Amino acid sequence: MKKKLVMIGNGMAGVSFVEQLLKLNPHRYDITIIGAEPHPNYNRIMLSSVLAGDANMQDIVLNDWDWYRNNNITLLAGQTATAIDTAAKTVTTDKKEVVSYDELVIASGSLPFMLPLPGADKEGVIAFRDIKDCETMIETSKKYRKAVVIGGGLLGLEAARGLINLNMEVKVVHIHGYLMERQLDETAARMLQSELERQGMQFLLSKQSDTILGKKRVTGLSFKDGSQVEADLIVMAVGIKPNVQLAKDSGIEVNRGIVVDDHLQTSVQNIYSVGECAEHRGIAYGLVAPLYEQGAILAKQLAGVENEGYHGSVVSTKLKVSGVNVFSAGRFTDEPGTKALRVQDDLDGIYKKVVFQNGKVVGAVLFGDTADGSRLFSLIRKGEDFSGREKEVLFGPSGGAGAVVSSADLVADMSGDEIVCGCNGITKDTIIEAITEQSCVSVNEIKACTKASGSCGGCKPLVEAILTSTLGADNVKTIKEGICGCTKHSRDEVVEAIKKMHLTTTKEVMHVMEWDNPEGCSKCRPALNYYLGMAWPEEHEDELESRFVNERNHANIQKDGTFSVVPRIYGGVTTPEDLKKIATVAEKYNVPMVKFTGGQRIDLLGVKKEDLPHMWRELDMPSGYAYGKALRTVKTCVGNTFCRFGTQDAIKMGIDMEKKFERLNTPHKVKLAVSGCPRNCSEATIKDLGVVAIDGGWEIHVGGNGGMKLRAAELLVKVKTEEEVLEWTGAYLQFYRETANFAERTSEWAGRIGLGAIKKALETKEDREALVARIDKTLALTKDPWQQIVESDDLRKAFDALTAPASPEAAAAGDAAI
Ligand SMILES: Cc1cc2nc3c(=O)[nH]c(=O)nc-3n(C[C@H](O)[C@H](O)[C@H](O)COP(=O)(O)OP(=O)(O)OC[C@H]3O[C@@H](n4cnc5c(N)ncnc54)[C@H](O)[C@@H]3O)c2cc1C
Ligand SMILES: NC(=O)c1ccc[n+]([C@@H]2O[C@H](COP(=O)([O-])OP(=O)(O)OC[C@H]3O[C@@H](n4cnc5c(N)ncnc54)[C@H](O)[C@@H]3O)[C@@H](O)[C@H]2O)c1
Ligand code: SF4
Ligand code: FES
Repeated sequence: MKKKLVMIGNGMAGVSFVEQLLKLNPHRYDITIIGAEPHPNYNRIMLSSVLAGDANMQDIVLNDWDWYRNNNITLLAGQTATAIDTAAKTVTTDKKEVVSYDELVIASGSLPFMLPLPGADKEGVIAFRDIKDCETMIETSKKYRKAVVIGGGLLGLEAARGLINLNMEVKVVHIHGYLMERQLDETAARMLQSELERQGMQFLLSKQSDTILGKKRVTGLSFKDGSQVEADLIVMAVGIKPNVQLAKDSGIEVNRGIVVDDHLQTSVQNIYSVGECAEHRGIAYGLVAPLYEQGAILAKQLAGVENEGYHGSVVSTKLKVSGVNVFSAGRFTDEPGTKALRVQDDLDGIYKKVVFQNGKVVGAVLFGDTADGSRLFSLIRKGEDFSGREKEVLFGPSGGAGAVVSSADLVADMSGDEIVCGCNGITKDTIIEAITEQSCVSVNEIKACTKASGSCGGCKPLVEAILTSTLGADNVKTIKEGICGCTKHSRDEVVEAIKKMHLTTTKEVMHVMEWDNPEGCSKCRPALNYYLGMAWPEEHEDELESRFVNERNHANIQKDGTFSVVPRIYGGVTTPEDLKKIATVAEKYNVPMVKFTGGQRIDLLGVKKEDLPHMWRELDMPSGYAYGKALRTVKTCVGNTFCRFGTQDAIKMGIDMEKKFERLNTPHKVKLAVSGCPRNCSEATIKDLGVVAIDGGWEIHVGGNGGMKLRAAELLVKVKTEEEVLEWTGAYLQFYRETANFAERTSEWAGRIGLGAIKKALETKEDREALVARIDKTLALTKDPWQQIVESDDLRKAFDALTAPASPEAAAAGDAAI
């Protein structure tokens, strides 16, 4: 005779526990699940995506009706458990069913906290917790315009974003002075607020709601300070409270949640609790990852498998609002005894804060760039001691190598049963199984098989790393993501179509590939223009109108609407003649500033657009392409020509490289450097490609970046001769041109595909020569843009006709309008 297992609650935590139990011991119990909602188990997290229009109700079903049938589970859907008789070991439902149990699990989740405001019972006042709430919002948006969301936490902001997508005007009322104070510090919260305001959200901060106005249906909300706002819909998202009433009425010990021990056992024998309703060591969690961890332990417990018990969880969160990257984990506030490392970049809207206690990472907040989220979370969980080298956590060893632990290292360190995708409770083993047994070769396929990465998306880098480590980089299909909102086609599909169908214009690509937006946008048009030029250097005519404003003008627009002129100075070596020319032109055209750049050349700043062609004619020097996604500079040290430490001629090497690769269009800007000895005075190891002389040869380092996302280059190869340096450089640059996404720096690309893949692609001389042949073909066709404009009346007229944007803002708006 099988034992009877009854579970109250058919939600995410409970059903995940049952799934684990069935894996461990499928025949041990007759299982009955009582679920108040009339649905099979669904992904509550994804309700935000449904509301935002990114998923539909079918997409979010986790276990369909068949799953219950196939596993012989009796599901009492649409029934609420109303009483537990702990002596008779029975549960009674509102439909008067009485179910007896040997083991009972209470997984009743939480209830949304509804502010007890006068008028809170009016029509149009709802929470955001289940399918019904979601449907109500969608229906309301068809008739009404004005929505007010009370609560500027995770749920409130995701609700607000969804309502904006439903064309509602949304005001978020928040009691605190800044948003998401439970997850963010003030700096990150302010950055988040401006981004969300840009998306159309309005905020009323430090506001205490007082009364909900209206007769039968809500018409507004008034505040304690006397002000009020209009509202056709009010969504309360002010937190949750564990759903404990039934347990309490049945004599089970309840505090904030149902009190459980390390084996998820309540105060009553044979009754367990899991999920948001449970309180373990004083904590009732409100995110799924810890609930899945609880479920895994409870499954072992009830399957009779020895287990270590549940010891609590560290949590991390990610806001699911498209276009916003926010991550928070652990103890992120400044408390006595903690020290924080902060990086803030207002230009790119990036903020990173890592909190340490006794040298260990205990919390983190990231805004704008959340790529380090998984790594930081892992460091918090592992508790590794960084005493004295805390900065390595953000800047890497030697202060420049990027994050200390790569995603690859991280997954290599994970045990098979460790959860990789917190939102869906998917372990590393399950992902490996999907790859090896279900032949998944892309993150999207893994998502379809396992749901990993399908909710908040935060685990994508880890899933990708598991995929790469299991299959090898060459066998991984890159993630299929539309290159922009105008199309569902991924970068790879677009490039393949361009090559296979011999497409040569952006219009043709958009037409043949059925772009949703036939005009394209500022994201896809420059990308297509680049891919076309890369694939068909001879046939494709560069489409100036698809280029960014600086590239259209062949000059960088400055803060005040003027431009800059940067002639090429090969390897940073100039001559008195060139200097005289530059001085003469600078004087003649009243150039307000003449400045040396970080790339060892001279920048003439503050130039009027109409002077540009005259200045370039009189300079008679090649363009330095300081404005383009192209080869920028080759920085050199003096090498053995003058330096007593130098082992090789760094200057000649640098000049030869710059002369060979100048004018080359690349997915993003490319900077090179050459150092004459390992002292590396030209900082070659933070360049897209850096060459460092060693005794009897050269080292070639690749994928470095000295800018915002600091990354040390990795050693690609050691070679003996200058010819070999040029061959490897050409092959590497062409491989980057052919495989990177448009606007992806080599550092991001190399980090994404891995050094191993690059080495492999360049391994044989035959492969390198083929790549070099292709880059040479492209290089042979390049022409200096200023020389052309100066020499051709038509081009000169076309340049004159380009209206100069009045300011960088206007320039950006111009780019948006491409
Ligand atoms: C819109 C939204 C977005 C979210 N996004 C995220 C996110 O991105 N990341 C994250 O980690 N978490 C997120 N959460 C929180 C997450 O959904 C919850 O932590 C999780 O669903 C809790 O699981 P649970 O099984 O404990 O409770 P629930 O999923 O609430 O399941 C409990 C079930 O029990 C039923 N029940 C209750 N009492 C009874 C009874 N007496 N008889 C029968 N049935 C009963 C309820 O109807 C419910 O179906 C989000 C929540 C919402 C609402
Ligand atoms: N992306 C995610 O991880 C995600 C998304 C949605 C929901 N959730 C989870 O769902 C649960 C519910 O989310 P939540 O955002 O409601 O909870 P929360 O407790 O995280 O945030 C509630 C917010 O409401 C504010 N608030 C409280 N009283 C208020 C009042 N009277 N007026 C205005 N603001 C008030 C609080 O200051 C707080 O910031 C949480 O457990 C949350 O973690 C997670
Ligand atoms: S890198 Fe070496 S060769 Fe070049 S300047 Fe520095 S010390 Fe001299
Ligand atoms: S952790 Fe959110 S989707 Fe995987």
